Amino acid sequence: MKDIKHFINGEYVGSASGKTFDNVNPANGRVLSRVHEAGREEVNAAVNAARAAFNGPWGRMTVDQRTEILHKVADGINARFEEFLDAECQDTGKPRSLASHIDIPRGAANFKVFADLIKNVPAESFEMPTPDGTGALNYGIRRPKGVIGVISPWNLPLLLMTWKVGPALACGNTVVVKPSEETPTTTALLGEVMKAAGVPDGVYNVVHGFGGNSAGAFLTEHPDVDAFTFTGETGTGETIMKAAAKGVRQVSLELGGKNAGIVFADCDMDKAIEGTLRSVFANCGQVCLGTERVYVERSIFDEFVARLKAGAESLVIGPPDDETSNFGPLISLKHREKVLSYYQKAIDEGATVITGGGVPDMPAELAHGAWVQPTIWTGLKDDSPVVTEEIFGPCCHIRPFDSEAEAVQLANSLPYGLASAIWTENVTRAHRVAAQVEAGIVWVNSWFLRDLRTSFGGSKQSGIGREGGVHSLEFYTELKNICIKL
Ligand SMILES: NC(=O)c1ccc[n+]([C@@H]2O[C@H](COP(=O)([O-])OP(=O)(O)OC[C@H]3O[C@@H](n4cnc5c(N)ncnc54)[C@H](O)[C@@H]3O)[C@@H](O)[C@H]2O)c1
Ligand SMILES: O=C/C=C/C=C(\O)C(=O)O
Repeated sequence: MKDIKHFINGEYVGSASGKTFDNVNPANGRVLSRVHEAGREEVNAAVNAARAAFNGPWGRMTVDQRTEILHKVADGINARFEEFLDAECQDTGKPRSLASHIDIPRGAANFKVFADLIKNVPAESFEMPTPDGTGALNYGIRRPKGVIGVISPWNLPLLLMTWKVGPALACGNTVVVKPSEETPTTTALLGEVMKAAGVPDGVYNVVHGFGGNSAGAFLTEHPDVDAFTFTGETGTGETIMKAAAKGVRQVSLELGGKNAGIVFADCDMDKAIEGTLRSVFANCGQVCLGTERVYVERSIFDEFVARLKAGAESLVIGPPDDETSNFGPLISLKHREKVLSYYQKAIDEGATVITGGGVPDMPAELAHGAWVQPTIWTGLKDDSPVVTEEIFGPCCHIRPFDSEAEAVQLANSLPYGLASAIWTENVTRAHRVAAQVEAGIVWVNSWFLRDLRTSFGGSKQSGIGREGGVHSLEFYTELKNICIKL
């Protein structure tokens, strides 16, 4: 059985405690590997290595030297594309067609984009008058923050981890990454790529383990980490924020959501159906930006529901290596329990189950996988937990609305504010509604269309701060003002 070890100071090392846990393939329930669980000892070693590399070779490199190496990291991911793809698909069960188009290419792009960006961002400067008439010049310079703790989730493991590591390293920081316990493999594999690309030892460190009372907590409690960047559940974000408060460390939090899609009668129905199908069911509904609440103008409600049902029923459920499959399992049987509890709650609360609602029949070799049916409901009250809480599964509730104002009010009615998708061909309405929806990211007539130069993050309980483009550079650097009296 393959062992997955920590990557500390350029070497793969096991845990001193000997503690390991199983990494399971959620498509068939088979154990893929044995993962070492970090104790405080390994987390200390990783943070110390990161500090030494920050004070040493990485910190002393020019921006050109650093960015050249980061381009090699991106090239290294692409050169081992199939290995990354296999690892990601086995850890998550997601279709190869999805991971080969989104997860792995974005893993490489996250290094290239930020390596290029760091070289092209101007600094601010202000001339000022002084009483003696000679004046003064203020200018800003950016310096890396230091050692960054990166804590990432399981839904898009390589993509979401490199989304943080790429800009952190481009800015000259060093990192200690704690990937999700569900999906350790690509984060571990990236250590080999880093080494081969010439990233100095200690710049990229990985410790494996769980959250509370394990590697995640040990990392956030470590006093020598300068800032934390986290993607995951809102409740975990709160815990991390508390830990980061000790020592007044900065946090960037990309958290949960309960995103609304708003479909107006003046939409292009084909586009709205195609986009909503993706936003509800892609990655088995395990995308933070995904839609779980769909509000549809009453005059097209019945047609929309019928067409979304037909689309959901045409999804091909199957394992990653089945090339026809476009719908994989959930991440784990534990997560399936949570999703199925909402499926049951919907029935208990009198929902009309338009399609799905249970577990699909799967062949014997997949019977132990975390499969669920794509599911659509109508008829629930606005305050049902199925409509107000993040399920993170392949499901949505569809509700009719009668006016634009009502649609906006419904979309804004929850404490989350990550993303929204608006479907209308009326350009004035698109601008008007997009400006009113309380969310960090609004798509009009599209979904998950990403330009990495744009801001990314959530409002309300969906997060703190923005990453993406210059916003990432802002988080991963300290801006210093230098005032020169002339
Ligand atoms: N806003 C975004 O950009 C975004 C993107 C993807 C996922 N998400 C959210 O992530 C969630 C799904 O991911 P998940 O279930 O892995 O999230 P999670 O919060 O359970 O875990 C995320 C990471 O935090 C670690 N962790 C857990 N408890 C911790 C603790 N006490 N201290 C330190 N680390 C701890 C976990 O081990 C894991 O590595 C959903 O809520 C989803 O909406 C948000
Ligand atoms: O599941 C959440 C998806 C997040 C996507 C990104 O962070 C991104 O595209 O940069």
